[in-house]
Amino acid sequence: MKGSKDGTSLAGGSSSYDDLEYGKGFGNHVSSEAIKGALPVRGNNPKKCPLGLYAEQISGTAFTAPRKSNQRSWLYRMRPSVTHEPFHPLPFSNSKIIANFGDGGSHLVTTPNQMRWLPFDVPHKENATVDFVRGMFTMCGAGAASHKSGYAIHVYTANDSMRSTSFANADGDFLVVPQEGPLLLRTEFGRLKVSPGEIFVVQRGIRFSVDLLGETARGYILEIFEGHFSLPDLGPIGANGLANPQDFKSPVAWFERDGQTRPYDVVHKLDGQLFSAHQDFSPYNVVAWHGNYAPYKYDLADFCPMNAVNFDHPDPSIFTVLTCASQEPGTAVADFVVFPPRWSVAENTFRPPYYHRNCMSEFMGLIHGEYEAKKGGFLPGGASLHSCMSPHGPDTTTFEKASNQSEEPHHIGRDTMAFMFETNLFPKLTAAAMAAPTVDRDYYKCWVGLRQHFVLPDDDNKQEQQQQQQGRSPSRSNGLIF
Ligand SMILES: O=C(O)Cc1cc(O)ccc1O
Ligand SMILES: [Fe+2]
Repeated sequence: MKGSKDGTSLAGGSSSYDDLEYGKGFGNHVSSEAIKGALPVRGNNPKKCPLGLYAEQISGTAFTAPRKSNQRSWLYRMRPSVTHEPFHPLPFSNSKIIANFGDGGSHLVTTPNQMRWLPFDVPHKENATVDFVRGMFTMCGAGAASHKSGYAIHVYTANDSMRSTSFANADGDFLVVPQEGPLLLRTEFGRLKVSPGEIFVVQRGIRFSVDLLGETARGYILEIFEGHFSLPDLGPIGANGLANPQDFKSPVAWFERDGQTRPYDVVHKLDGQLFSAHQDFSPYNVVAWHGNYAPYKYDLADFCPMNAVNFDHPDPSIFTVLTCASQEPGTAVADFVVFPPRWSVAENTFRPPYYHRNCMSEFMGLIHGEYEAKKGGFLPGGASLHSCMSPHGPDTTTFEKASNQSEEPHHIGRDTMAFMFETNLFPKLTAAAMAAPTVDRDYYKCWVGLRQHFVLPDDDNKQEQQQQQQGRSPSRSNGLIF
């Protein structure tokens, strides 16, 4: 695979970065050179690397992980990552970003109430300058990064590029869902342009900078403290469909032309704390790399949905894009599920999502358009959380409309993209989430209008009236009157 040494080092200007090259495929072993001949001809760490480069390995799994799950890459760079001044803690980190949900600290809350947030505000630049890292706050999560178990869900709002700040997360992998504002990602592996409607994954330890290609940016992050994302099994669906492997794109090798003299602050997240170290050169100094541990992006428009073509509403697992598997077969630490534009054709079927209580917990967000089960209130840039076993489903308007709908096929909307982070582990909400000014305290009202349509059959009606006249109240069991 080719690489690029185009030296443009900051986002902005006239470039839309639409011409960036990508490698295609999911989980491949890739070789990429920004300068031909930069990769060693044999082996990973020759006595002297080509072009005077340093060899450096980044491991995404234990050295001894089974071959089918082993992930690592070799980077050939101008100077190794170890050349930096000591790390010092960044003060703003403690309260907003959380990576330990285990010990009940940090004012964490579990609630059976259905939660909803209106869109999160992006601060005005005049009030506060926030980049991707400074504008990130944790909504909820479970487990602990230090135990390598569980996950965290964050929201980011930004009005500034990271410029000469680089970020690496030692705690877990980030799956980022931009909702507003196209982004240019500079990473050690090369660059990715990611617009709302696309998602990207940056794995543990990989250094990257997020630059804004618009004025502001907002989005959602699913961080997994254990394992990595994989494509779900397809079972009887066969070899194709849902997210196809060929549609995932990873960067090609690229380095910053002015990188040798460009100072950087490297922000490092470890156990939820942010540390910063200064260095007098760019971390984007990788001339070539090879391996299977590299960031990637995916356009949700490439998702090929499967659905019912005769009757009934299948479970939303049919829309799983990526999964982080747990030890229990078929049960995810976290799934990333989308609700893409599609035809709804099932006959004699209540077509929107059914009413349900799920043993898994469901955090949802909306990228654009409207969501099938909630036409108002659940808005782009907002969120909802239905913790395990908390009842939820379509609002009153949706129910009344869909249960009287014609049998004709209808398109649920060309402009819609909702998503769900579904998890087996109880989400504990942070103070930032509970105290957010955008909490929708009236959310429960969207269901209170659901009327009882059931009427007692005639005989039972008479019996009940008689009993009422005699001053006795009927005892009920399973809807029957005795
Ligand atoms: O709650 C939700 O809106 C998500 C969801 C969608 C669906 O089609 C079926 C079940 C489900 O949890
Ligand atoms: Fe649900």
